[in-house]
Amino acid sequence: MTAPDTQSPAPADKPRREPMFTPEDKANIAWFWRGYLREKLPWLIVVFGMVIAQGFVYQQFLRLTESGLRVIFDSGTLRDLVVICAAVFGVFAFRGVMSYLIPRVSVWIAADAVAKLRRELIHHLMELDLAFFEHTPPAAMIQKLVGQVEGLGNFVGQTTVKAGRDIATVVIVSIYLAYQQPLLFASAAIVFPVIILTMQLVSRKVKLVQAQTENAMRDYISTIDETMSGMRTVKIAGQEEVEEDRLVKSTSRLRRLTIRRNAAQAVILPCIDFAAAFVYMLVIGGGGYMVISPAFDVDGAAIIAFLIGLVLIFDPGRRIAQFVVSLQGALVQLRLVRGLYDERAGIVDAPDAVSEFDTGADLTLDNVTFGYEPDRPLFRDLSLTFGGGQVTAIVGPTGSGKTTILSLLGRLYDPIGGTVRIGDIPVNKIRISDLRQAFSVVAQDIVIFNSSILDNIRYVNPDATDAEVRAAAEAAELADVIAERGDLPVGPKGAQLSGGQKQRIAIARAFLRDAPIILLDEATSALDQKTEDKVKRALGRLARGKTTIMVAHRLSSVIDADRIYVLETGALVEQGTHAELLAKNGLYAQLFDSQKQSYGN
Ligand SMILES: Nc1ncnc2c1ncn2[C@@H]1O[C@H](COP(=O)(O)OP(=O)(O)OP(=O)(O)O)[C@@H](O)[C@H]1O
Repeated sequence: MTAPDTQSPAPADKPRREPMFTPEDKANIAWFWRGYLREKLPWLIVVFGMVIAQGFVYQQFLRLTESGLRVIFDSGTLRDLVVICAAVFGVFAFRGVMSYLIPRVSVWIAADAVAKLRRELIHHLMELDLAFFEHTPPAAMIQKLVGQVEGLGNFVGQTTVKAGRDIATVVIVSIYLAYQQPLLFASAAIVFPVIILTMQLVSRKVKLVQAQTENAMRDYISTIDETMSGMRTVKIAGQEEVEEDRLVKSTSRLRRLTIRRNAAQAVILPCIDFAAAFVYMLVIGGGGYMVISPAFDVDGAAIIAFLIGLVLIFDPGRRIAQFVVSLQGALVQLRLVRGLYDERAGIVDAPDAVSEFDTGADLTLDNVTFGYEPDRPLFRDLSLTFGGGQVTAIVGPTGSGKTTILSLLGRLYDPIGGTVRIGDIPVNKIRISDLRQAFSVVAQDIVIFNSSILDNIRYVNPDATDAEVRAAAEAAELADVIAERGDLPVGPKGAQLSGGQKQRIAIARAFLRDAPIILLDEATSALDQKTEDKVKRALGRLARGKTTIMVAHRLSSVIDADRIYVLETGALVEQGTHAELLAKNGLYAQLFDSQKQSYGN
């Protein structure tokens, strides 16, 4: 039942020597390409074409500059100069138009890819088992769906495209320069290995720090989430300083990592600048010598144009180097996002699952063995039957496994051994959606959304009419509260409601859903006696002719049940009607007596 712990440090937390692109990185890039970009191939080709065209602008500029210099030095005509100036303006105007079109198309492609990725991640999340969510902090999901996916989108739509333009410029201008001045270009090229080596070293470091930053960010969001949702406890317990301290520590960790990342990246630009200085020196010295020396047929205009070409290369070269480094960060994000697909749902429809089953039949646990941790079973060979159309209660000390039984019936978990059945059909042979459709559940953990009470009730049956929703609210004794609050939202997680009001919303949902099997887990525990009596009468009407299973601590709630099961640490210790169990004078009778004394029942 354990889902992999996504809190554990990512493998990249450990320093490791790896190439700039590991096989995993390559597989992840291929996955992203196949799933989210390939379908836009025609548009990507358009972007690619525009990027290449932009790259040619600088090459044309160089050619025109060289010609312009010759016009000036070799006293050409004014007309020649005007033509060259107009051509220079033309090529840069073209570059400007491309600069508008390329991001328009590329951001659209990336936004589509991000939206598709988000849709698929959300769909995948919804399919995962409850156990996964019990082991994964919401912050990890928020971070994936919000930050990491967005980061990937920006990287693909903007950073990569800009880098594509820069790469095209560098390659095209380099080829042009190499063609024009092979000797000078070959001598300048000796700096390339140094730049590549530096980038490799920096990339490794950046990848490592990025993985740690993602973990730190997840912890930071987690801390905010815990603090904000537990603010009532924080205030009452006077723990504001402790929480502030926790948050500040998280931000300090992020700050340290940001500085470390920047320190690693900071080496790149000086390295390129040194390389540039070396190459400029070489070209001015070597190129100057070539102009002066009669041994070479090179003029000043050619050397100046070559120098300008180098300037044109080094600027995008700096940006490409930064791109390669930020690519490492994006690869970490890609790995983390894709990692969600490694999580697989265990509770899925069987290939031969049926939709039809007798919802009024007995529900049975047959020799069920189950534990949240497989090596620590809570139930061993537990057998229980809940009569169809009858009311069955499960009682017992806290932690004895009462709620877990309800979860097994609704197939929120699968047993390790034994079978859970409805009639003759094992629940794992029924389509999950049809199975769960058969249940109305009033659980202990009630999910309330920040909308009106009526909308909260409608959540279980969005197609219900207003009259039906109001009737459910009335049955759950909520009419007064609705009259008072109107359509006001109830605050995040229902923060503006009392515990009893939230519980009545859950009960109203059960009324509205009106399913054939009713599971009540401490359904009325937060209600005062008078309201509880009224709600119970309404629940009694709702339950008529339906299978009802109720979990209750207050034993006065279960005395009318057709059958009562008494559990203790996962084992069935007694069963019978209220009268039979009192007569047995066992655990139930003891619990009942002690409650009678404390409640005066
Ligand atoms: N999601 C979970 N993951 C791991 N252990 C769990 C989980 N839910 C419950 N447990 C453990 O399983 C045992 C049975 O829990 P369960 O909620 O079924 O008891 P219960 O009888 O309903 O308790 P209570 O009366 O307090 O509601 C407890 O020891 C509990 O700590």
